Amino acid sequence: MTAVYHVEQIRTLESMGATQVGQPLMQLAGQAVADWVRSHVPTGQRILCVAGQGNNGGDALVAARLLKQAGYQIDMLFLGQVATLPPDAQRAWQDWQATGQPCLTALPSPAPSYRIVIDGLFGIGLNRPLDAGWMAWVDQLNLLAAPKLALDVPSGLCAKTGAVLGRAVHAKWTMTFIGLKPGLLTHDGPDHAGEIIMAPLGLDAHTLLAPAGRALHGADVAGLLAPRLRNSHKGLFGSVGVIGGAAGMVGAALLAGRAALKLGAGRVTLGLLDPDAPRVDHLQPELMLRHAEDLFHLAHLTCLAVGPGLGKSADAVHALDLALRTPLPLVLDADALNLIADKPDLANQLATRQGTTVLTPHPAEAGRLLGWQTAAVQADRLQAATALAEHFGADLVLKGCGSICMSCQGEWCINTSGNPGLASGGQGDVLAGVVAALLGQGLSGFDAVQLAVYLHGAAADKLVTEGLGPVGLTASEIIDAARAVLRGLTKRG
Ligand SMILES: NC(=O)C1=CN([C@@H]2O[C@H](COP(=O)(O)OP(=O)(O)OC[C@H]3O[C@@H](n4cnc5c(N)ncnc54)[C@H](OP(=O)(O)O)[C@@H]3O)[C@@H](O)[C@H]2O)[C@@H](O)CC1
Ligand SMILES: Nc1ncnc2c1ncn2[C@@H]1O[C@H](COP(=O)(O)OP(=O)(O)O)[C@@H](O)[C@H]1O
Ligand SMILES: [K+]
Repeated sequence: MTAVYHVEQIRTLESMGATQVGQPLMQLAGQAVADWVRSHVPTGQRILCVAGQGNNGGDALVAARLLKQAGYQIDMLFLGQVATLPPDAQRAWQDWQATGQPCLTALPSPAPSYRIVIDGLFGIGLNRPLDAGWMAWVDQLNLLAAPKLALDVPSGLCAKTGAVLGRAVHAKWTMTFIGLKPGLLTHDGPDHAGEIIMAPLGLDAHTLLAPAGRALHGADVAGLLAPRLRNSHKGLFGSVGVIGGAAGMVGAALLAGRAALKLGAGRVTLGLLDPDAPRVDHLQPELMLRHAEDLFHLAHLTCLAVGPGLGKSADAVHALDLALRTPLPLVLDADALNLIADKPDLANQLATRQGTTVLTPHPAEAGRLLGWQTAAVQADRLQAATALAEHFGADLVLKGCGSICMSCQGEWCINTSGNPGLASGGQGDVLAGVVAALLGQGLSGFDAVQLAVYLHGAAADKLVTEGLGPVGLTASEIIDAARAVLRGLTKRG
């Protein structure tokens, strides 16, 4: 379990920790940076250290001094005002001055060939969008060919939300202090942070403060599904129904159904809305294809996924209404969510239903459900996911880069698997089918959503590692890869 802390909690930890470790944390931060650089960059190389006007800049100043002492050529670009530096950073500036080395206020022209750039412009103190002047600095840094090591957070990235506030440094690595921040993991965070290196600064944050959330890794979901007994039968693994597949969108329901089947559901029946829908899936003849209404007459169903290719017809509304009235665990995706956003009576039914419900909105669907613009959802994904869970009392995933899994109780984690290979039509249908398969196998809503989201992303990562995609990865390919990843995550019997 990798803990994630809100920025305010990091501030609390900072004040608790200063007494615990008995040294200024900035010294430890600078030391951690210098140690990392020394183990990755040969001594004597030229390094650019950039410091801004807060304690993030102080970290860079400490690191610069230690690296200078260790024999590196350091260009120290200081973009703060000495008079207004916070006390620890002020001390770091004085210590740098004592080395007799200059502080640059502009990049040398032409820019030297640096081995690495250390970015200490802004950290968790960034509190508003960068103005044109600061954006120009970030642009200049990004234009340098050298890889960037961001301190704590890539400058310009909001540590809370992962939104770029005007412009942000594209780091190859981010050394983050004390604990992970949500913004490193979701939205624009992963693209800007690169590889994350944790520097706890001698603090055992966990023992000081309960984290707000977690980063979701394979280890967190390994073993959620128990190994199957030899004396098993299909009735033990759920009978999943998928409702959707209106005219022109039958494929969406097929994808969800195939995913449910290959991720272990005992039986899968599709309830298709298209009156001319095929009666058999020739690629996956194990699937049972029926009309949507028929599903409500099947006594054996243990779980329903509603939405893939559902459309918004009167028949779709009727089917959704019936589904919400069943006590079955439900997965609601795509147009099921859009209909709920449109129709207050359906929304009310959802908010008051007793059974397990898992919502799988992408940001636009989440925005419709909340009455927010999509951009507002993306501007604070964690807040949007929290608001959805509170409003509907459902477990959910807010999809996209760094998908947020949120329980109906407000427990959350941010997924670390996945890549842009998933940004293509049909991938959400597959995810809905995987969630349904796992609900059918008896997992709780929140466990099912975490395992499904992790598997879905890890399947895409597996394919990319094997040389497929990310451009052109198809949802169909993800299904088989997810099955293979699940095998590795299931407890051995
Ligand atoms: N917490 C910890 O445990 C530890 C923290 N440490 C380090 O401290 C960092 C946090 O330091 P910090 O609070 O001084 O904030 P930081 O990110 O340097 O920048 C704030 C400065 O920028 C300014 N400013 C803000 N937005 C702006 C904008 N858009 N455009 C222009 N200016 C803007 C803001 O000024 P304002 O104008 O808001 O008064 C302020 O001057 C943290 O990330 C980590 O690196 C480590 O030393 C050890 C452990
Ligand atoms: N850049 C990305 N990184 C990680 N996961 C992604 C990315 N883009 C899309 N995904 C995932 O792919 C799926 C796409 O779902 P959705 O947008 O509903 O697709 P569709 O409606 O076409 O089936 C979601 O699970 C989402 O989290
Ligand atoms: K930074």
